[in-house]
Amino acid sequence: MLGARGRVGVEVCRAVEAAEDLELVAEVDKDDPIEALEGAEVVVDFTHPDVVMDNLHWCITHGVHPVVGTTGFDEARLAKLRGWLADNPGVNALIAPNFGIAAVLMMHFASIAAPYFESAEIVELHHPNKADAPSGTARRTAELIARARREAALGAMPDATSTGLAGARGAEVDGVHVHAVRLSSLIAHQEVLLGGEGEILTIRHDTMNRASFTPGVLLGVRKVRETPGLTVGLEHLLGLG
Ligand SMILES: NC(=O)C1=CN([C@@H]2O[C@H](COP(=O)(O)OP(=O)(O)OC[C@H]3O[C@@H](n4cnc5c(N)ncnc54)[C@H](OP(=O)(O)O)[C@@H]3O)[C@@H](O)[C@H]2O)C=CC1
Ligand SMILES: O=C(O)C1=N[C@H](C(=O)O)C[C@H](O)C1
Repeated sequence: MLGARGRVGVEVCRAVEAAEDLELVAEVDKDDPIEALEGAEVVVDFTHPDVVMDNLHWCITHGVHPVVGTTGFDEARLAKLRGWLADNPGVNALIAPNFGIAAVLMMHFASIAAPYFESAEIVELHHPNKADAPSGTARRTAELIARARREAALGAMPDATSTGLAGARGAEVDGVHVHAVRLSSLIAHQEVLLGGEGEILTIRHDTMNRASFTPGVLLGVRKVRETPGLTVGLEHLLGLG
């Protein structure tokens, strides 16, 4: 486990130790030697967007399959990762912006609904210690909504805004506006708002504790060795991809 003393890392270590078919080889956190992971078949990474690429390079060049929850992946990073995997055949990688099963379903439902509404916006709400904004989940949801809209040949969303304060309309991801709230007491939450003719559909997901990520992580750990190449999104292991 990389990021073993982090908020999610401690939960993953607990879940692996409780699983009869898995063995926790090493718990590595900041400033611990990564070589402690040698001999592991799979490495789970919940660290920080600034360090995850170095971690992945170590894993892939040492023949270890990474299962990654850390956020911060864009197309450039994914392309680099695909190159490393091509140079190291037999090593696979799973990257999931969200390991919560309900969160994966929320994203899936949003992409199914998107073609039926002229407007779509995302509000993500997280604890104030979160490293990145917007969240990986929000970015991924926006990409899925944008893809569904393109496939349905929908045009731009209605928005007549021409003046105002910078940032008031949030960040744009693939043409979808994303608003990030950081508030004490929150964990991880998201609302997808879909607006049509006299109707609004809201799809909401709430993370109530960080143990909620562990069933998805363990599924990834069990499946990554037999899932060739790079897989982005837990939905592919749930038959939804
Ligand atoms: N995909 C998913 O389902 C989820 C993804 N996440 C993502 O996972 C990441 C971690 O989240 P969270 O657990 O809340 O963060 P935390 O900051 O609580 O945990 C990260 C841990 O990694 C440690 N760390 C930093 N650098 C290294 C390194 N080079 N090697 C090993 N360990 C290191 C940190 O140490 P230190 O504190 O000393 O810097 C810390 O203990 C974030 O990107 C977050 O967005 C979170 C929840 C679910
Ligand atoms: O940092 C977090 O806490 C979370 N990060 C992931 C993200 O950025 O989407 C998943 C979840 O939202 C919790």
